[in-house]
Amino acid sequence: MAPSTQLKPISRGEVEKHNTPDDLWIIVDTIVYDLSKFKGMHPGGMSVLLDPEIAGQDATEAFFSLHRYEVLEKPQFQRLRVGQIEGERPTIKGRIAGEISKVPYAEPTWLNDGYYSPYYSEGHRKFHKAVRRFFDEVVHPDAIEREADGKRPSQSVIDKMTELNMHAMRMGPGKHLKGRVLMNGLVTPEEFDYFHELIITQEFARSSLRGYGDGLLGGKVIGLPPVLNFGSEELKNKVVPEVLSGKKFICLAISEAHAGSDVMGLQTTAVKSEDGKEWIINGSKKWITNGTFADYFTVGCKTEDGFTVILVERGPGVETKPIKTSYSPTAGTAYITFDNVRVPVENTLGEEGGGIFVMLSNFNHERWVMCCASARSQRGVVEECLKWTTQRKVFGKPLHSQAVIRSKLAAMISRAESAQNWLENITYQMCNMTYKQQAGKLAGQIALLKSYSTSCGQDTARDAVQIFGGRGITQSGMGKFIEHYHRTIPFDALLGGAEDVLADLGVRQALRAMPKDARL
Ligand code: HEM
Repeated sequence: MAPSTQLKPISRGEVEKHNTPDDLWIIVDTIVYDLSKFKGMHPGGMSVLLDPEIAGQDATEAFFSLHRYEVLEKPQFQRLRVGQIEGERPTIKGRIAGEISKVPYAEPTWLNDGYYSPYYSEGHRKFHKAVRRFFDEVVHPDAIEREADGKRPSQSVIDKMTELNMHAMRMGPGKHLKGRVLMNGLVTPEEFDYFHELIITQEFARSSLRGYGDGLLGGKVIGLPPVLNFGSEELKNKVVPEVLSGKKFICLAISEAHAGSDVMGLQTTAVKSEDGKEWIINGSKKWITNGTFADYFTVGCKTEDGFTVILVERGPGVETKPIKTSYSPTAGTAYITFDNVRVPVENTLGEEGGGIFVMLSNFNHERWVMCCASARSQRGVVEECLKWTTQRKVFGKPLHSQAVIRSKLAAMISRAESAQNWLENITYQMCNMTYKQQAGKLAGQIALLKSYSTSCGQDTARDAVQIFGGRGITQSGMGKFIEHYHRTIPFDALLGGAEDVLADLGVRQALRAMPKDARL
């Protein structure tokens, strides 16, 4: 809110005199608002404002049980301010860009004063501070607008991320960072580790909304690794700089209406041309994140030798259509058709027929990224619920005076904490293992964590709706983040592998590692 010192000092006695329909003042958090003209436009109606306990009175408590803080920050409502109670200052705060929340459990432990963590260095802390400010100030406002209007994330945001080399950092540690200045030099490419990447992903999840979160180049996070790890030098030299500079967009096109997790059931075909120089691709893909605006498609195809991954550039024969899902079109979710699309054989990623290996090598990192986001976004729900149950009064007491509500809070806090702590343990292992070791030792753990974390998220979404009541299913007002989370949590639970499939994968990996001589 603008500095209150500019406002005229007014006594409470003076405010009390303005209590009629044509001359209507109220106080919210020491600021005096003149609602005489606004009352007819008030979305909550006129009568509530004319109540003798509201008109000319301090309406702070009533206000905060019905409105989010950001209502007061909107310019059209700031213009209603006529003064400030003399000798008093506002005490209530909304979300302040870049700040650490003081609400218990609203932040992972390592960010809270007086707590310790073995995983994060001073460097990580400085990095976190800069990343939070960036996401709060640059990404958050765009997320709100684009989630609502459904347009793809603004190029200005993508360009600002490029300046910090954020697109490259979101691909994790590795050779692609070499020679780049990261976050204005806060971390060197050699120092950059999975905890830096975790910080980026979690801050992104905290500041963003679900459809926008995928729209802001989620397709690149899963679609570029096959190019980075399996593309020819020539292909990499062309595609990687275009994508990491945010000038071109890439997506991963595997799933089809015919087959999802069952990659061997895919029906898109790639057949060699007579001269053997080109692939000719035919088929369709469904639910492809960023597909509507992608320039490149990392496509899983059925070939003579089995399953092959091929990079396709948008051109003749490639058509993309938006699919309406329960989150915003800003994600660019597409149905894609390939009609006799000709692609140079040099665009093959990995071995012909070796597509499964290309995909499997992608899964661990992709799922770990999803775990980071899932653990962070459910923590946001915990914060919303702790605030709401404190400010909402029922039978004259805060909502959290009900034991049943506290029991729900206990469950959601425990879920958020356990998901984060398991995640940090796995991340530490990743920092100390080669990519190959990770594939062997962590595939099962990551699959189990993803399954666990999103099922925690689904339980927390359900509990939060119960706590918020009707507001939890309303897209504006107090419960808007709960409604959004509850509507979009199934995306977390499906993308990168459905919960049951991943849980089973985790157990099968464990059973494979059972010592032959183990007995009760
Ligand atoms: C500065 C003064 C006020 C402004 C600018 C304001 C603005 C708004 C806005 C924008 C909404 C739509 C819901 C939202 O977006 O959150 C709303 C709803 C509402 N307002 Fe106010 N309001 C003010 C004061 C009050 C006061 C003092 C009361 C009295 C109790 C009140 C009662 C309500 C009610 C009952 C609703 C409907 C809530 C719902 O649908 O859940 N408002 N107000």
